[in-house]
Amino acid sequence: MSKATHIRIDGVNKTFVSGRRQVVALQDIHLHIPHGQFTCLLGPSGCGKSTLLNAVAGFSHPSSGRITVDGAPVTGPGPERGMVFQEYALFPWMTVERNIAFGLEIEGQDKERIAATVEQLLKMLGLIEFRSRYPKDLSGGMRQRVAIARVLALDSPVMLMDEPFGALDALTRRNLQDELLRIWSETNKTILFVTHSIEEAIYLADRIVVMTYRPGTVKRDILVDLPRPRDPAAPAFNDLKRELGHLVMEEQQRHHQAERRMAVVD
Ligand SMILES: Nc1ncnc2c1ncn2[C@@H]1O[C@H](COP(=O)(O)OP(=O)(O)OP(=O)(O)O)[C@@H](O)[C@H]1O
Repeated sequence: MSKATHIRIDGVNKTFVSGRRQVVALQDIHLHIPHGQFTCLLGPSGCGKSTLLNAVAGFSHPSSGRITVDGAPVTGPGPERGMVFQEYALFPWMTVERNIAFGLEIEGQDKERIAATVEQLLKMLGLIEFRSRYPKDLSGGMRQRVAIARVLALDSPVMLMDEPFGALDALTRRNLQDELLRIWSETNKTILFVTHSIEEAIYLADRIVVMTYRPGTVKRDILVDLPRPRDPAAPAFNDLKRELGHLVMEEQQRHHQAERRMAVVD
């Protein structure tokens, strides 16, 4: 069982400089994500969702501000934070089970313990029959299951997920969303999940943080108290979908306006 882990993001700013252009990707972000919360970062392309997630992961550093996990400042990647990307970051030369075991082997765990963990994860994610296959012989959905299993193998109390289901068809996506919710309820992990799908955010999250387009700020921070399993056809689901639709659309329009301005400048 993972230990209780919370994330604090205090006054985080991030500016990218490329040539003469400066892009303020994040501006004055404050978020406290308590232990076990499933939080979605929602917003159109370019509003800084990945930048914020990468900063929490420790892959890139904020220009200013502070991020802590359980009070410890994030200075780089760490084992208490597992990351799942949209593109299945698997080793193509390893079978499914070797891919899942890899991180544990690096940690130097003993063989029996690794085998037991891998077995449990193969079962949990419906991968038993695929254990000896290579990633190229799997569907997108199966590859993403393996990517999730790899992160779960390390038992990080925090899971950071960057549009993990973005490349999947609707049915596979719903299937994996359900599996993720099951795993989350069984493991009590703290999840920070990036998506630009409003429906996905409402289906999954305890809390939805809507971000603005450039500079990326917190536009709205909404607690979702709909009972689970959530029904996308329910009136309350649709009310929230409409509300979020307006918020995201405003930012989408700002994105389009900015693109048109840039086209004129260029
Ligand atoms: N390395 C970089 N150098 C310069 N600008 C960057 C860099 N990374 C991101 N940006 C800019 O920062 C802004 C935020 O980008 P980010 O990728 O975080 O947005 P996002 O909301 O995750 O979008 P998407 O859904 O398309 O991934 C964008 O305007 C992007 O062009």
